[in-house]
Amino acid sequence: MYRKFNQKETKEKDVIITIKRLGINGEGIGYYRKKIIFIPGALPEEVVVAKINKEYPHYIEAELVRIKEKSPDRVAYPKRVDPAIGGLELAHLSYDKQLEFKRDNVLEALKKYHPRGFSKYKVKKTIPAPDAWHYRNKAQYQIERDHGKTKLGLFAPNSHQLYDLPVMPTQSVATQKTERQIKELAERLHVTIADPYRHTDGLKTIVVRQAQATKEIQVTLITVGHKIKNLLELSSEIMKLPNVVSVYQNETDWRNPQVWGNKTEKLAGKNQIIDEILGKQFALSPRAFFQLNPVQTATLYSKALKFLDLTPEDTLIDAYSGVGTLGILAADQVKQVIGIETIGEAVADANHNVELNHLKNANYIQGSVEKVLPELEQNGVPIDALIVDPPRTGLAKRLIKTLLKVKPKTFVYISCNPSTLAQDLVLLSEAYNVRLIENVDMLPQTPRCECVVKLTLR
Ligand SMILES: C[S@@+](CC[C@H](N)C(=O)[O-])C[C@H]1O[C@@H](n2cnc3c(N)ncnc32)[C@H](O)[C@@H]1O
Repeated sequence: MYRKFNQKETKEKDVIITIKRLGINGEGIGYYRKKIIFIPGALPEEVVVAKINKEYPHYIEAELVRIKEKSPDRVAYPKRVDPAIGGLELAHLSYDKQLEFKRDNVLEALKKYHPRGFSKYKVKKTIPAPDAWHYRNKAQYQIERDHGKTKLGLFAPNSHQLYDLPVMPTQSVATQKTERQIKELAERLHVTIADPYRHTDGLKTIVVRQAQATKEIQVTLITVGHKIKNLLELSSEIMKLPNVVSVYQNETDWRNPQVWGNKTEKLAGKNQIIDEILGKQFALSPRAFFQLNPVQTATLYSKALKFLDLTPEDTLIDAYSGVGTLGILAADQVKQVIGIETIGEAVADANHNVELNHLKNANYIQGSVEKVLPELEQNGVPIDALIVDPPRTGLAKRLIKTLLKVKPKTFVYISCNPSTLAQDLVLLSEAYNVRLIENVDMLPQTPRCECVVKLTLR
């Protein structure tokens, strides 16, 4: 939480700040010489000593040095974890206050963009996760060799410094254990590790995902380049680890700023792992999106389905459908489901999942929602009910325009970003009433929110 050990003290830049509130990323916010100052790790009402790192025309970035007056909501930070690692931005705040913070984030975004009638929206209390630790079912760790020592872990935010991770307290025990076993195997088999400084080929990232219901584990080895020394031997050894049923290679290159590249190839075992939500089965390929907290996923999806108020005559559009989770869960209640998703592997998984669950009334289409939804309408498909679950960027303006024309009678918006949600509601509230917003805490210890919104035609 405090100053990084290798940073030099520059006393003259240390300032004393009273923290007023938390920012959307969980940082403490105060004021210094009439400018807003962001101090990660500081809490509201605390008086802290901070070191100014960077000053911009409208704000200042600083680092927490010492707490002079402590908040009663401060809790002990997890032991043996470097605070420089991302993903634990709220771990120093009591869990009750984390839940309040997530609700406040939604209220603040509504206040900022003020969609029609926003002050009357019912924004319910955040639903807590039954377990605020060890909930993440997928680990995506980088691997590097540094002065003859292999490091496996996460980068500090906005940095190229890799932290070797003996423990990550939000990650499930099994995924972490498998990650470290793979690291040991890679060392023992002398698998070439990619070098980010010299841009050489090799193993770069190890992804481990576990299905909660079946315990099956899928491993993806992300490599720079295709032919990596001893990768196939590594894959055979990984298959012998407990619960591992599937090993893939995903290939990237140094020009790609994303972690994942475009080519994915199976090295050993099954094509997919199978998970279960609310009694339905879902096969998952390595690239397919799946929520990270399986227990809360069931809560989130139950809310979404309840908010939809479906009837047996409805055609439901599952937009941004991933592996078809929401549409498949709703299929028994409607006449037909049409899903739309850009990633080909996820669409293939979704259609496979339709068969896996013995459904005859659901079909998933590859394409962007902005393009496919107007085409469906033009082809005379009745769009009675709609569920949208977009990425953080929210809905494209072009899509909102189509929705305001098509006007599905019942509509649920699942959002992982209150800011884009509030902006989209400004436009959608021209035709829709916002009945209810409910936050489900999918990612405890982080500032991330996930909310479900019930919209009905005016
Ligand atoms: C937040 S995930 C939701 C997935 C799914 N509803 C679930 O709960 O598992 C968003 C999904 O939208 C897909 N996606 C992103 N942009 C899209 C677009 N313009 N049109 C269709 N799908 C898109 C992503 O590939 C991803 O699978």
